Amino acid sequence: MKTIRIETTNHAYPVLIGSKIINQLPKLLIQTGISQKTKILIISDENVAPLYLQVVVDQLNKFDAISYVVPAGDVSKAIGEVEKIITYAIQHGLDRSSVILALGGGVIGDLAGFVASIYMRGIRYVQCPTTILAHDSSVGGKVGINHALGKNLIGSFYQPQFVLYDTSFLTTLPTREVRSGLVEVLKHGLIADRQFVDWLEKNADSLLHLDQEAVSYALKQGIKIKADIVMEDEKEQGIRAILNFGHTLGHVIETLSNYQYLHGEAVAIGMFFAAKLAAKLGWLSKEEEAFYQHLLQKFKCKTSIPKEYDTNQMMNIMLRDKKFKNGQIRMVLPIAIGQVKIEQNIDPKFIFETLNELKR
Ligand SMILES: NC(=O)c1ccc[n+]([C@@H]2O[C@H](COP(=O)([O-])OP(=O)(O)OC[C@H]3O[C@@H](n4cnc5c(N)ncnc54)[C@H](O)[C@@H]3O)[C@@H](O)[C@H]2O)c1
Ligand SMILES: O=C(O)C(=O)C[C@@H](O)[C@H](O)[C@H](O)COP(=O)(O)O
Ligand SMILES: [Zn+2]
Repeated sequence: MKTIRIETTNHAYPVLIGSKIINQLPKLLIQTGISQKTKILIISDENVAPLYLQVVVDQLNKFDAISYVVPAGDVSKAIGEVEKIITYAIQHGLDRSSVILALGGGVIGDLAGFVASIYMRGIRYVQCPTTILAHDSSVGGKVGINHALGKNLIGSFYQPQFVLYDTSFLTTLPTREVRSGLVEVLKHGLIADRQFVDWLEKNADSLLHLDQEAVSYALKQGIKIKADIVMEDEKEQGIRAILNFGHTLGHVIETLSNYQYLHGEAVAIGMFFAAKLAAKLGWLSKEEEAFYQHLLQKFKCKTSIPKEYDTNQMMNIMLRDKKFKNGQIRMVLPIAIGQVKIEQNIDPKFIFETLNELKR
C-alpha cells in the first residue's frame, strides 16, 4: 500500500492506494475521528452497488451505516438527484457529525462530495474510488453536478477526509471505461511529465489489459502529478487550470452528446484539438502534433469531432467554460510533450477553423 499526502491551506488528508486494502476502512475511519456511533451514508450507483456495496457494508458492520444507490452515469450528477439524497439523509437522521462515503467512479465522487459540501452547510465525506478515472476525480476536492446548459456548472471545492483506493475493484471495469479512465492518466503526463508520457506510450497495451503492476504505477504517478498542482493552487486561481487540459472542448462534446461520450473519450478529442490549435499557432511542431495523434490512437481514443456538430453551437457552449473570464477565452495549450501553458486572448477565428478541421 502506498500513501500520498495532500496538504491544502485548511486541510490535509491521505490518499491510500493498493490492492485489497478495503479492510483498512474501519481503522481509517477511527483514526480520522469517526467513531462507530457516527452515521455513515454510503452513496453508490446501480452498477457498483451489486459488486462492492456488501463488501463495504461488511467492513462497516460495527458502524451505523446506511446506503443510497443512484442510476449509473453522468445523468445522476443532477440537482434532482441531490435533492433526493438530501431528503433520504434527513429522513434517516444524518446530522452535522455524520459522514458520507462515496463508493464509485467520478460521478459518485462528484455527486456525493457535493451533497456533503452543502448538507447542513457541510459534513465530512470519504472517497472510495472504483474506476481508473477516479484517480483524478477523488483527489483535489472538486465536487459538483451538471446543469442542462453545461457540465459541472454547479459545485464546490471541498476536500475529503481520506481517499481509500482499492485497485482490486478495477478488475470488473468494462473495456470502454478502462480506456476512458486512462485518458486522464495521459493528461497528467502530457501536462507535466515527458518521461511519464514515454513510459505510458511503451506500456499502452499492458495498461489497456489492466496489468496490475502497470496500472498501479500509472495511477500513483497520475495522483502525484495532480497532488502537486492541487497543493500549489487548491481553488484554481492559477496553475490548477492546467488540470483542465482537453476539457474546454471535452465538456462541450459531453454536453452535446447528452453524455453518450464518456468523460475520457471527450477529453481525448479535446486534447487533440488543443494540440492541433497549438500547432496552428506555431507553439507545437507538426511532429509533436502527430505524436499526440499516435499516442491517443495507441490508447484506442477517437480524435475527431462528429461532423453533425454545429461549430457555432460548440463555440457558444465553450463560452460557458469556467476558465473564461470577462468574455476572454482562456485555454490550456501544449507547448511541448509534457508541457502546457494557459493562454489568454486566442483569436476565436483559429478556434473556429480548428474545430472545422477536426470534423469527420
Ligand atoms: N472532480 C474531479 O476532479 C473530476 C476529475 C475527472 C472527472 N470528473 C468527473 O468524473 C465523471 C466520470 O467518472 P468515471 O469515468 O469514473 O464515471 P462513472 O462514475 O460514471 O463510472 C463509469 C461507469 O463504470 C461503472 N463502474 C464504476 N466502477 C466500476 C467497477 N469497479 N466495476 C464495474 N463497473 C464500474 C459505473 O457504474 C459507470 O457506469 C465525470 O462526471 C467527470 O466530470 C471529476
Ligand atoms: O481537478 C481539476 O482541477 C480538474 O480540472 C480535473 C478534471 O479532470 C475534471 O474533469 C474536473 O471536474 C473539471 O473541472 P471543471 O471545473 O472544468 O468543471
Ligand atoms: Zn476530467
